[in-house]
Amino acid sequence: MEKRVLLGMSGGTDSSVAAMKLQDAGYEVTGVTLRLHDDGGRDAEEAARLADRLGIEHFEYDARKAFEAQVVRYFTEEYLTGRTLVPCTVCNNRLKWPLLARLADERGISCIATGHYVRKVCRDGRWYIAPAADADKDQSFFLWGLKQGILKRMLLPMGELTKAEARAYAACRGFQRVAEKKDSLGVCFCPMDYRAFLRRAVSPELLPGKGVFLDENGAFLGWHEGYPFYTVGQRRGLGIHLNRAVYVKEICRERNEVVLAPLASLYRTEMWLKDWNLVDETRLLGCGAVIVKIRYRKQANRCLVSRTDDDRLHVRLLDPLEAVASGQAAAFYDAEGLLLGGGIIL
Ligand SMILES: Nc1ncnc2c1ncn2[C@@H]1O[C@H](COP(=O)(O)OP(=O)(O)OP(=O)(O)O)[C@@H](O)[C@H]1O
Repeated sequence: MEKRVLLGMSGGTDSSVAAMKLQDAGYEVTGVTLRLHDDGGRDAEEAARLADRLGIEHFEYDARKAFEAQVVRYFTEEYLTGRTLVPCTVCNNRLKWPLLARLADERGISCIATGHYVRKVCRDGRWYIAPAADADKDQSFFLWGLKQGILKRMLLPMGELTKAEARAYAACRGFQRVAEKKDSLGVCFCPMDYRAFLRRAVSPELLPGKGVFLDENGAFLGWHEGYPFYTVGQRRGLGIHLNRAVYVKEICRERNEVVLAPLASLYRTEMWLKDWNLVDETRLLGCGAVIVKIRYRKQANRCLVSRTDDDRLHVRLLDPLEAVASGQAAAFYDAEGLLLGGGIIL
């Protein structure tokens, strides 16, 4: 078997340890750092230094235009239509993995890898993403859109490790800096706060200006800063003080209104998905024991999924779920934890 792999190297702990693990497994590793946004090229420098020490080939690829068009613009447009997007889902499924595959093809390399904390398994001839051994780090939620062509050539060296083990491994190999790197936080192009990013990235005339908070009966509660700065399910940072806990229930773009309500009003028993991708429909549609997640962490609800006449997925939530935000992703898992697919919430 040919043992060459193209590894996405971000300069962080995980992809650095992934490079070492792939080498241990006998692979000839080529590293690529995708320049996704303007970070001054620091990630690439870090990755190049590490590649040099490991004796592996490394190159940088400028993907800023594609990232801007497919991820950043999509992200801002979704917020401007009152929807909430998970950019990491879009980036992984539409940009990062397909681009790794293309760059590997151009170099005649058959395998592609990242430092994602996930595993993969084959069932009845099809590949599925499976959760990582480290449940706290599991990143399967972001990868539901990958097709078989990509899944079958993926190598996932971090899937069996915990983060603590990854750090210990780097330290033991003499890569102290790699071992001690901080975890990356949130979305890479706006790590702290998407609202500050929107203010920077969107020209002021496209932002709607102040609007009103209403209660569920349409009564005025106060003023807000414009609907794009709010997310369904949000409680903190509303800038309004009532004598009860309230959450964003609905966003009405046309009228620049944000409806606030108690948590109990945010529960939904069904939702619809577009742009879906399933590994094997027969293992999901109409099947019992399917779990749906709409958040990266700490949420798993039972559901029944069917296909509608207009080619959407209808998800009946057997356990009602709160804060279902339009534009976010939903990922399906079976009882064993295998990722069956997912889609974008309408
Ligand atoms: N700019 C990039 N260029 C190439 N590959 C990347 C880049 N950013 C992320 N990746 C790949 O995707 C994986 C997951 O990235 P993500 O940012 O979600 O995780 P992370 O935990 O910060 O990873 P790391 O510790 O390797 O930075 C990384 O381990 C890496 O293999």
